[in-house]
Amino acid sequence: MSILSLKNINYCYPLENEPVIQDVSFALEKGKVYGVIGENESGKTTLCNIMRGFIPNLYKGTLRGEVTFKDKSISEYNIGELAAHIGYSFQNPFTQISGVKDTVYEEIAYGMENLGIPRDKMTQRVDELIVLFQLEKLKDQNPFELSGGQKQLVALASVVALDPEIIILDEPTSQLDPKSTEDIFQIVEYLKKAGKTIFLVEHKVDLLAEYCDEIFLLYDGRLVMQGKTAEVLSDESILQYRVQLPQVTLFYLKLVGKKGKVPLTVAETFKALKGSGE
Ligand SMILES: Nc1ncnc2c1ncn2[C@@H]1O[C@H](COP(=O)(O)OP(=O)(O)OP(=O)(O)O)[C@@H](O)[C@H]1O
Repeated sequence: MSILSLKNINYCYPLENEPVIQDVSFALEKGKVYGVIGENESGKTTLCNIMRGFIPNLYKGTLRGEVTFKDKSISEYNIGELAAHIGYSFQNPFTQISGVKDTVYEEIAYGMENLGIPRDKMTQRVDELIVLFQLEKLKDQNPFELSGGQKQLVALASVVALDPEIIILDEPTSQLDPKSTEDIFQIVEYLKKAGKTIFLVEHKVDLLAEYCDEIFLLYDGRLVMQGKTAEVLSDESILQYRVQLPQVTLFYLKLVGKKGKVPLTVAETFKALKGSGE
């Protein structure tokens, strides 16, 4: 069942003549993880802003088409109300830190406070998130004194705290080291198991290959490819859109060619090569 859908979306920023999103349509199903790839400036962040209702509420310009959340146009929800349904972790975590809370612990609780969630429920939830995001050592620190990567984790924890049905993550690992990046993907897996729908903008295709159900490929504001992860990320034709295939997939295609099911992960490659006798 579709939880959020976009139909024939076109968008032009104010005072610009060229649309940056062109005729994009798709439907997200509950409980699935969608990986979104595309070269710089292909329109990924703009698309996130449209899905969250920031366009046209905060950014003006010309938006055509229809965004529907649970069978109702998102224009019928107010922007604050949508925050409880559609979480959005921004590409730059600095802009997400509230600036009014002195500790990481309070920062994570802040959104819940605004929604009027009872104190005991709020404390229990923050405690859980501190453990899930491994923020135990940072919980009493000022959010502004954290590194970029730590801010990114806190910003994401604050979004998850509101328990939204859809979570949009715009390059959530851009400032994280490899171990913390893996941790974020584990959290994505955990959120998927909890029934959340995840829209994950990310350049690291090796990890998308392991964790996503479907991949969307944007190029010049158009959705040029959309499908099951195994189909999109094994298709060499995506290289023309300036994105990569997983490293192991490239290796396999060079060694064996497009025979049988093309592997996307280390485990799949190992199995495929053992089977082929290479
Ligand atoms: N506020 C704005 N006003 C005018 N044009 C904008 C604005 N924000 C983005 N753009 C333009 O819209 C296009 C898409 O940008 P967007 O940030 O959505 O792409 P992206 O795929 O998220 O890029 P990146 O990977 O670099 O973050 C770009 O050409 C960009 O210059």
